[in-house]
Amino acid sequence: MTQDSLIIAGKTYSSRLLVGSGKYVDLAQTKAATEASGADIITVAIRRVNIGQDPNAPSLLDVVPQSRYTILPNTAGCYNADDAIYTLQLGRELLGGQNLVKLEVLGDEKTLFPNMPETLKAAEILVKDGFEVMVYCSDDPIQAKMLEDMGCVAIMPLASLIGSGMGILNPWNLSLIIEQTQVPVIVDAGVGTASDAAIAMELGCDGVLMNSAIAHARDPVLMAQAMKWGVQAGRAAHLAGRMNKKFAGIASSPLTGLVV
Ligand SMILES: CC(=O)[C@@H](O)[C@H](O)COP(=O)(O)O
Repeated sequence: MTQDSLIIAGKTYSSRLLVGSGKYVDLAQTKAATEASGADIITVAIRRVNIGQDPNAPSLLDVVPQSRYTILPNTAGCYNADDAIYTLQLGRELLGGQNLVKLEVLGDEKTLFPNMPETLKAAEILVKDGFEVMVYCSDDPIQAKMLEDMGCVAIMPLASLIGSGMGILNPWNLSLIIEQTQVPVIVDAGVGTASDAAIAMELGCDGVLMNSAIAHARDPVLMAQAMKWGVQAGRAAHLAGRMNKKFAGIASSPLTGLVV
């Protein structure tokens, strides 16, 4: 395959798999799984993970260094625009002025579904403040378009509920979003196993972001590797173009030049 990189806000990444940094048993496992995933972008919940907020505690950056990875601060645990904006301002400060962030404003603790009115409100303010906003959103194409028009640098519809591992519940909506969107579309949340990641990429997503499927696998390091391959296989299949489906049996061997 020729060079096929993911470009977000003008920066090129070789991996189309983005991973979370939560839910691992310890930092050693975080490091091993992150390395096995081959991901370049690692997202960090600023409210939950230490990247310098507590200078006396171990930092994620000790095992996932900024010299190797793009650390993507996210607003996990925020339920309104004000909290999300404040959290990302803190993230920008902790990461030396980095503007690339992941916005997620959640609706409730039961579903962790995006609160779209608050997401739209926060995105508008953050973009005006110079942030490059990758935005977790519902798979509603109308609201996804609003976020793109506002200037978000990546649209990140959920495949299914965060942490559910249910896979892609509505490929049709994802396809509508992919078709209309000029910035990268990255499925975020709900991926359960490598075939889910491959399907997202076959649909034409530009990338996949996940956490639980890797961290909660029996062997997180092996699953991280499987996810890397799933994303690569799905991307290659998307670029190759699948054959048309036919409701008929069609022989694989040639029909001409028969011996008998
Ligand atoms: C890590 C992150 O940013 C979240 O949006 C979320 O945790 C990803 O979802 P899964 O845990 O379902 O992969």
